[in-house]
Amino acid sequence: MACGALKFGLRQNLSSLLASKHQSSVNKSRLSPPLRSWHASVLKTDYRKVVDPKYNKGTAFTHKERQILNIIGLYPSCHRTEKEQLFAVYTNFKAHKTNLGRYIYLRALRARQERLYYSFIIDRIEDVMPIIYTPTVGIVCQNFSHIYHTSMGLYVSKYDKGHMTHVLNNWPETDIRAVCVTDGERILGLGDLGANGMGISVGKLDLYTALGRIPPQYLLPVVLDVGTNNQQLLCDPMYIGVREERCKGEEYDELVNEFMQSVVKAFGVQTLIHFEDFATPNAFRFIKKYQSEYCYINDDIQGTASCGLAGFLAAEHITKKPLNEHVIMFAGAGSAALGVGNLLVKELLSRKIKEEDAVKNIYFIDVDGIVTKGRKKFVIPDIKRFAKDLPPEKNLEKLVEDLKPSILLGATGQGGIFTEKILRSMGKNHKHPAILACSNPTNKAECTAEQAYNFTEGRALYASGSPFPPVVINGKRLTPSQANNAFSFPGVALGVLCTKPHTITDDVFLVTAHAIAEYAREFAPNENALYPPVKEAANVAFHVGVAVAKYVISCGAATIYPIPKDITKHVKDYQYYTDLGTALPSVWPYPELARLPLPDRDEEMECAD
Ligand SMILES: NC(=O)c1ccc[n+]([C@@H]2O[C@H](COP(=O)([O-])OP(=O)(O)OC[C@H]3O[C@@H](n4cnc5c(N)ncnc54)[C@H](O)[C@@H]3O)[C@@H](O)[C@H]2O)c1
Ligand SMILES: O=C(O)C[C@H](O)C(=O)O
Ligand SMILES: [Mg+2]
Repeated sequence: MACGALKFGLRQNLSSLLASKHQSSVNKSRLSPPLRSWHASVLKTDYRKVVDPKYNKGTAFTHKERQILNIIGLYPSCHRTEKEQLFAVYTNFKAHKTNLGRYIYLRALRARQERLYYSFIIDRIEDVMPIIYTPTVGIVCQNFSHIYHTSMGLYVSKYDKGHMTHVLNNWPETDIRAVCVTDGERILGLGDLGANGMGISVGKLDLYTALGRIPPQYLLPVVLDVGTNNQQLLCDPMYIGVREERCKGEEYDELVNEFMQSVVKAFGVQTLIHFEDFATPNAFRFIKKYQSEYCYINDDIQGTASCGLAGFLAAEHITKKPLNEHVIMFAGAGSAALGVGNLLVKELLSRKIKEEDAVKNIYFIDVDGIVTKGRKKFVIPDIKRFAKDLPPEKNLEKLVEDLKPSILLGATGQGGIFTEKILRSMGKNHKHPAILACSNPTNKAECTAEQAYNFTEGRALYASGSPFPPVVINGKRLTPSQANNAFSFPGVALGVLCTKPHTITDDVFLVTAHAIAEYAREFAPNENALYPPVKEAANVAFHVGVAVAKYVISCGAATIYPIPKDITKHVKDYQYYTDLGTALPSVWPYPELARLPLPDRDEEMECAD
């Protein structure tokens, strides 16, 4: 009933929006026949350009443009402005009742009309981010082979060993400036999804454009397909990837190495190479191996680190208690948690706090319990600095009760492990306990927003990796924040692409953390919010982009000449605008329309004869 009314409302709005224009455009089209004899050779190629998603304007082609491009009849006779098109897209988007249906609809739009697609996600980021990104992208990856209909990115497989450069050069765009690659081994908290991980590379790069406003033609999503150990996929006749067990050891490392070298050969040394959702031991190994040789980031470690630290800086600001006086507990000791922990120590060291004091109040708990000095084996050697002289203990509830953390960050991929007892204990011991349930997608969150607020009488400073709706407690509406690296990587990429450093240091992520926290404090102040709202995410990315660009330039790592005097303007000028009217001449998609003088009315009638 409500849904029907909504639909009716939308339709009514749309029709009144279109009514007057539509009428005049129909009348005009009757008066102006096609320009049959006009520049026939140009016209032949135009149709291919018109259906190229990069150029296609669909019903936004004016009648005059349709005449010149000889495409009258290929679209219905109405003319829609971009605003009207966006409205129509929104109506269609809402008409799909499942999130997977909405995703598929948006992919089809992207394959038809790229600018309209990006305009839409920019315009409706709060509605669309949960579809093209977590949580829906998780379902997308789980079903990717079944919904596959177009490549969406480049698949480089183990069979391409020895000629990966050639494969990369097969991508139709030549000016590639950033590559997001996954080998699909740890997709969100969903495990090994093999080549189905393409959805993640695509989703991350979509946010480069939607939030960082980085032109999409510079971006290349990649799956490095080295096989999968997911038995369900190996048995699935529709699986799109290499149907073999994962390569490992030397063979795997050689493939990754060849991939890195091939990117540089194909696209240049300053190509940003973004690693996403690699399994944790590999992720840490590759940072060590590639960080000082390539323009390289690992988002799950470094992007998450800056986002996590930004949340901690906000907690410090809200609780008015210095970070080193907080007791900070990490549940999980993988890419995400350890990344945040290491950057937190870097932050504390920068405040002239000694290493032993910096790590004193930071506890790590993994699947085997609290990380202690007595451990025989450390899965990731970096974790050793946090090991404590304590007896082994596996019970998280007991650890929280005994150690009384004021900040608790979960990145375990284990939904619901922050139990009522844990949350009540946090609420009992602290006025404003910070609780970050970072695991994705939604069903992997360590606790929901509702649980965190309910069991702390609404006092928790809560944030989660995937979005949760607002909660009403005692008549007060509490809006949870999203603690997701989407607040960092689009801005980092923007700052990096604008300044072209050869390598990216950890300091860039410290700068990023401060830029996010600063944005939250100064431009989106909200009493108890650890992060700015998602609707501000593009502004956050710009703020981060400018901060990163300034930092890269200030430390002499930029390789652009001349060094811009106005860095903010320099970053802004780099960005992508979907409004064709304001597009730069170099990206104006219909040079014919600019080159050929539009015929005046008499000439037009003459040509038509
Ligand atoms: N919000 C974000 O921006 C963001 C960023 C990166 C990762 N993540 C999410 O974080 C999760 C973990 O990612 P990762 O790359 O660190 O994975 P990972 O596999 O490297 O780490 C998981 C860690 O959790 C530990 N663990 C498992 N069960 C546990 C339990 N019951 N109690 C305590 N510890 C337990 C494991 O021992 C391991 O240390 C995933 O769900 C991922 O989607 C979120
Ligand atoms: O993809 C996300 O939403 C965040 C993060 O990179 C993850 O792996 O969970
Ligand atoms: Mg990730």
